Amino acid sequence: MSLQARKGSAMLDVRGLNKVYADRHRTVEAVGDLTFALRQGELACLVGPSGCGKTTLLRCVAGLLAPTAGSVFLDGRPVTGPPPGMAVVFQEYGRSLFPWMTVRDNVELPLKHKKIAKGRRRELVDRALAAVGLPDAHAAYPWQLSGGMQQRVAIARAVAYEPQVLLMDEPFAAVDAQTRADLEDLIRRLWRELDMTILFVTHDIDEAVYLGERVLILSASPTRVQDDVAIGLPDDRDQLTTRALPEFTRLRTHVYERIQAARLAKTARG
Ligand SMILES: Nc1ncnc2c1ncn2[C@@H]1O[C@H](COP(=O)(O)OP(=O)(O)OP(=O)(O)O)[C@@H](O)[C@H]1O
Repeated sequence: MSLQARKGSAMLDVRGLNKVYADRHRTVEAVGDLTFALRQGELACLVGPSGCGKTTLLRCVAGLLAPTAGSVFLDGRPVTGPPPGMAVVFQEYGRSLFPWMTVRDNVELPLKHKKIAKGRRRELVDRALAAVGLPDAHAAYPWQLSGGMQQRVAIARAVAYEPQVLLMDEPFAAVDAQTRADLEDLIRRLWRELDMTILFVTHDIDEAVYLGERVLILSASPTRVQDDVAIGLPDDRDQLTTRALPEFTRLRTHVYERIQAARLAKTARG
């Protein structure tokens, strides 16, 4: 199917997802009933109150955790385990890179699992490291790099894999504000250049509005989609001018109010 024809169809389709954690001592319904779809090439952010089930949802979407009910489809195919078309970037870059491997080996490892030929692997790794602004870091070890640089390596590893869908679970929560702003711009640039579909989970309302074309607001646990807000900001975003726009302020206020409403509803329910 041509890219144009696929633009309208769902790349990621989450239907009636439900996840209950149960053991002998307690039962927690983390994800209530979740349905949403992302078109090919869309960048959507997911925000919700603390503990509402964002990580659980992302792990189900990534095929790392089996849902109790419902289904996830990647490009029309059901997800029953980690699919080759998905890559995930986690918050804890320190634990996601192998310290005994160089940057190049870390980025290359998933490509070996994908059985990509050596020459092509080298090309993909070089291109990904250049894209994240680390063209000369291939021989370094992760522990020789700053936190922000390590997260760039984790992003390079995901991007080199050429995923159809990139899932990101609060990837910038552990870096300083300036690095975070740089990494946000990096994600928007890579998204536009590489035409990926991205689902980006964050606590940070400003970050969700700045990054997304859409912000999905989750209710408190057991979570469901409470709101789906279209972000009509200009495509060319800039940390200073975009965040100073009246429309940016309006959107962040709206998202904030909806999250507060979700939290209060939870408190009222007890
Ligand atoms: N392995 C598990 N076993 C039992 N309960 C769990 C497990 N993982 C998460 N939970 C529960 O599921 C609910 C949702 O947790 P989850 O980590 O998915 O939320 P979150 O929105 O990502 O949290 P945060 O905002 O703090 O990052 C919580 O009540 C949590 O205690």
